[in-house]
Amino acid sequence: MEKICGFYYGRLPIIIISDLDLLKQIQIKDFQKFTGRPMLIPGGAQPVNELKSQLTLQRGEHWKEVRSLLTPTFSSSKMRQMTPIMQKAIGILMEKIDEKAQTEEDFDIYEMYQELTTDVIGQTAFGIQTNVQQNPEDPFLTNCRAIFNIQTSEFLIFLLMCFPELYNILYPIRKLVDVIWHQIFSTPGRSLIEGVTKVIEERRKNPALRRADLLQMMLDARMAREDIQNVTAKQLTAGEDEPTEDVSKDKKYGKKQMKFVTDTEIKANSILFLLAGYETTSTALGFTTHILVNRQDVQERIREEINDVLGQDGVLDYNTVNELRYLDQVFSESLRVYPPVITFINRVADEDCQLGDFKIPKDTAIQVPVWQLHHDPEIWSEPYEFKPERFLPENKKDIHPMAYQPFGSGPRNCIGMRMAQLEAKLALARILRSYKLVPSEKTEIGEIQYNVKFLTIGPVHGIHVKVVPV
Ligand code: HEM
Repeated sequence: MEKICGFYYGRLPIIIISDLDLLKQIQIKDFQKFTGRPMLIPGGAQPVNELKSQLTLQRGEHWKEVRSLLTPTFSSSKMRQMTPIMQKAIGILMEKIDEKAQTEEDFDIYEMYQELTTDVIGQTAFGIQTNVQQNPEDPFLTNCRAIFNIQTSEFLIFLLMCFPELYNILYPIRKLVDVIWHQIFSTPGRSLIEGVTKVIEERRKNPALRRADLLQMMLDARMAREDIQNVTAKQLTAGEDEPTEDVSKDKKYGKKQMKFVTDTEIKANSILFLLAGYETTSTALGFTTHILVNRQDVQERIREEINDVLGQDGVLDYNTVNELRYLDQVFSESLRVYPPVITFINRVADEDCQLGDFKIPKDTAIQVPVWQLHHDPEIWSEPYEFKPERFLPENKKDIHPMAYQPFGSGPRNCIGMRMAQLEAKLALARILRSYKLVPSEKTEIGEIQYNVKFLTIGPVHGIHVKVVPV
């Protein structure tokens, strides 16, 4: 199989690379030469000023600065502090599942997962007491829908892709069209930004309103400018095994010049966490549930493990969920078979560079073909078979780190990885401790039909199950 090929997206050259050594060079060893992500929609999807400060749109030193400030927000200790918010939201999910158990009816658990992850992001990143799970009219949900349904002039985007030299003329026109459009029809993100602005002001005025959530951690984040320069690639990388040093702890900074996350950056990144964290986590939960409903033996083993670790009365919390090794293997394997994010692992060359035998010109986009890597028979035996034992410690050590990338790789990997893993495993463990997930007439047996969205994949028909108390 060819390990490198390319195509033009409009006028943007994109190279797809599946050679693991070259990927290691791009994503890890020489990551400073590939700090940006390609702008697939010229000028960005949302040319509204506040949203331009999102982490994903930054490159070079500025990206490093913001990423250095934000990475500790997702450290293990911060996730431990945030667990009660997740637990409460999962409690509501459990109440809804209880109702379905009583009526013995089939239901789409994927929809429930989407509401759960929306509540978790609303409460952690925006600091708003959302209740999307119980109230379909919750204003947070209405505003989220608006932001997911952003309309842009497709014709202008098409022209911009084909004639980048006309950017200076076409981009202001596109912005004007967007502004007028949004003035007349809707203001996506506006209400969300206003909501988070209010919470920020209230928390600054009244310290008693502080909470252990992503918003507070962004408000508290600070680092000396000179310390940011010394942040290593490892510290920037969100990882399971290497806890990032908590650089925002109460430290004595003396007269050092300090960097903070600005209010504009906080608001933009709250929106980004919503876009990046809601659909991805619910899709991962959905695909894992599809596998579980098809594999009663796997469910049974997880249940046995939960009972071994917790006994009759043990509490499922941050510590105990991390002791569930088999559940972790199942979730990891599910992300291999169905990686939810398939088109977002990408970089841009910041300068001309040499990749093996290839000269890569500055501004060339690189795409990591995660679906192909995860299903390459040269890397995985029987790649379409679900085998959690691939992630047993004695087997995991032999997996090439670049061959498994559900959360990307290197210093620009998924910053929310720990949060997603914790939320998903807590939800799955709580469900399986109380219920058997069994197929209904609508459950897809074996293969599941999925469709490809802009950045993610998702189940076409939802995930239909019935639940039976254990
Ligand atoms: C199962 C759930 C999730 C999956 C599969 C996932 C996957 C990914 C992937 C593949 C990337 C690109 C990494 C790369 O280019 O190397 C990414 C980036 C990112 N993710 Fe996630 N993600 C998930 C959940 C979350 C959550 C919960 C959040 C935040 C609350 C989040 C925030 C981000 C951000 C901000 C980036 C961009 C990082 C940067 O550009 O520096 N993700 N994610």
